[in-house]
Amino acid sequence: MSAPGSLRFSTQAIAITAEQEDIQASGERAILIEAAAGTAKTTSLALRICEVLARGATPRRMLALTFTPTACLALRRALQLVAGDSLPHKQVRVETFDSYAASVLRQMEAPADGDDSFTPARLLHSAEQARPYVWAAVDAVADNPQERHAEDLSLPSHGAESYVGEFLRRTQSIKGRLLLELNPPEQGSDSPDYANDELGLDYSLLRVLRAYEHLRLESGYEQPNFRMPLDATYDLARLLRSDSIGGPEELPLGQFDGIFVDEMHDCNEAMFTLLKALLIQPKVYFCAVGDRDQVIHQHFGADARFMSRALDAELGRKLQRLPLSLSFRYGPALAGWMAKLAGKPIAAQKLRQTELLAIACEGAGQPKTAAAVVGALQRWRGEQRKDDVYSDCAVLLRRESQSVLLENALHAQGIAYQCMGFGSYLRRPEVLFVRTVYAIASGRLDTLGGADTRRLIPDALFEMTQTPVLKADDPDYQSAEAFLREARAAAADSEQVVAKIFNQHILDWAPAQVRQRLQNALQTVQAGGDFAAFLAALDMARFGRDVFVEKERRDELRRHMQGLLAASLDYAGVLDFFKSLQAQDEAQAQRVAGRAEGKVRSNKSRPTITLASAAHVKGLEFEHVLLPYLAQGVFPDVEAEAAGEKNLFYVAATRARSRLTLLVNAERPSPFVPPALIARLST
Ligand SMILES: Nc1ncnc2c1ncn2[C@@H]1O[C@H](COP(=O)(O)OP(=O)(O)OP(=O)(O)O)[C@@H](O)[C@H]1O
Repeated sequence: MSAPGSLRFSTQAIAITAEQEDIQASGERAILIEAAAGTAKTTSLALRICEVLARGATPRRMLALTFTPTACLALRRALQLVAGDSLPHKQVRVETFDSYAASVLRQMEAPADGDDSFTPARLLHSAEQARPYVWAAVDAVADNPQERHAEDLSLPSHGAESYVGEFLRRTQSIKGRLLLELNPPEQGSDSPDYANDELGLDYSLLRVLRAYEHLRLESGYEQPNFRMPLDATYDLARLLRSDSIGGPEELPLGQFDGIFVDEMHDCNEAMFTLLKALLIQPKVYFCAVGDRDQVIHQHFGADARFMSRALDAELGRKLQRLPLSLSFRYGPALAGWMAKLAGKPIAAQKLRQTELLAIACEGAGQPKTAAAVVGALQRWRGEQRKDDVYSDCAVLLRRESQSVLLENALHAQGIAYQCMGFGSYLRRPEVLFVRTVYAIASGRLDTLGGADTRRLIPDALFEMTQTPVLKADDPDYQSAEAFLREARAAAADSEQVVAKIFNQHILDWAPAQVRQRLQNALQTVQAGGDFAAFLAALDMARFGRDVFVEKERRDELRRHMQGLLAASLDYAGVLDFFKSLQAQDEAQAQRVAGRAEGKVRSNKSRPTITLASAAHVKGLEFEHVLLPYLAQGVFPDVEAEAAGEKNLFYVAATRARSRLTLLVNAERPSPFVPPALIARLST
């Protein structure tokens, strides 16, 4: 491009700064911007994309890559903000690395004309779906007569509780780092020494991983049996590293004139391998932005090395490094605190102010955190004096399960909320399951929820009870999916269908010990037992162990049950609570129907608060951010790696524009909260 001062693209939306102009107009082909949160990295990347477009680039030959769908959303919003309808920016491909990799692999996997035997890779979305493959891999290792180090193997006994979750978690990082591909042993020479010394891995884990990958890729990279999220990135990176291809040109990677990366700090070795292949043509424009203090995906192998000086050598390009010095999002007080936390200079626009409030919770005479959150939101609403204020508020959580009591409190006050990055606990399968069984046991089908909730119930019933969806020889349905599709639609239409599925299908075909517990629970209610007795008869902890493979997920189930019990105390009983949820469903359905018929003037939905895990809002911002449960041991989480926790807190706090409210456990405050704020704690 040409020298600064000769911009082809200009925006009316913001007055761009000299630093932004330098980025937009730079004559260099490869640029890297490392700057703090809120300093306009994404906006400046959007300006650069628009400048390249304004100079005549074909939008479809521009590819912008990120790690998460939220980061894609943030970049799309920034493009829309700066360009509006003045450029065809919607045709620019904005994708996650994984969806881009999947699209390349799909082209390679497409069947030859007339090949009827082709079955596309099964896409797995949860650890539960991967469970049979993991155990098959363990069996394959145990039964391998050619194993040369059998005495060094320590394999889990079949069904061992935490094995599958732990295996999948650890292998994500091995794959993200391409650990096996970067340190390949001689063919067939896996050994305990190689595993320990070269890879830093346990030998048994290495052997099971090899067996699992063999199951996944039996017929070669081109025809995998199944893929988990991020496996597409891994498979494509592995292919690019292998000797089986002469070079990246042999793969259908696409022809691009511009490659742009937002949140470069999330890059891992597998993503970097793709990036390098895309940048093989020296003429391709490249611009990447990131902030190494926002690395929160270490468990996928994210590596700040890809932001460092070493990147030039690794890419074989001289990168121009350009600064962005001031936060546009938050003011000097928050910038000062974040600078101390991150240990680097962070400055902010002087005119911008972000109010820092700290509220004491959970101690004697202090409110519970959930009540304090509701109070802080209501106060904000009172101060703003306009209707739509809640849509710009976000409550950011260290972990999703913290939503339970907050959801109860918001629901009780009639404050609408939306969950981002996770589903409301009230729609999780275990909650829908107990709600359904309790409604049936009590003869109160009217508490099952509106059509949208009832549509989810058949899947929840089958998943939780591990009941086969089809009898092997059922002539009416071609597949379990076809049956479920029909069941969902019928359940949405009528609550009687839900009862029928439960009585005629689940109670008949569930595994014997599940049927027994269901019968116990039904009898408990018929004998006058309350909701707590009903849950005890069901033995929900056992459902957790049988259904979910990750410890975290089982703990979550326990908290969800506690949440239901707590909510039931605020109402005359849990059925009243369920009934109130039903009323909310119906009100929402009416609003949607009213909008469809044009009866509601605004096309905005009812303003809702965003409830999100902090990790899911990276790249976004809100006028008012609330951070609850700031307690020692909770945030930072004692079991998590310290640097990742600090980065996560930095990400969460820097989402705020006008106000950041901290809900602090006054007796055990989080060490992230500075002493000056603790001294000013209010109730
Ligand atoms: N020149 C400008 N004038 C005013 N506001 C601006 C300008 N440039 C960007 N902004 C605004 O600053 C805010 C932060 O920008 P942006 O989201 O691009 O920051 P970021 O560095 O990508 O943040 P993060 O690291 O948190 O993802 C946004 O509201 C954006 O619209």
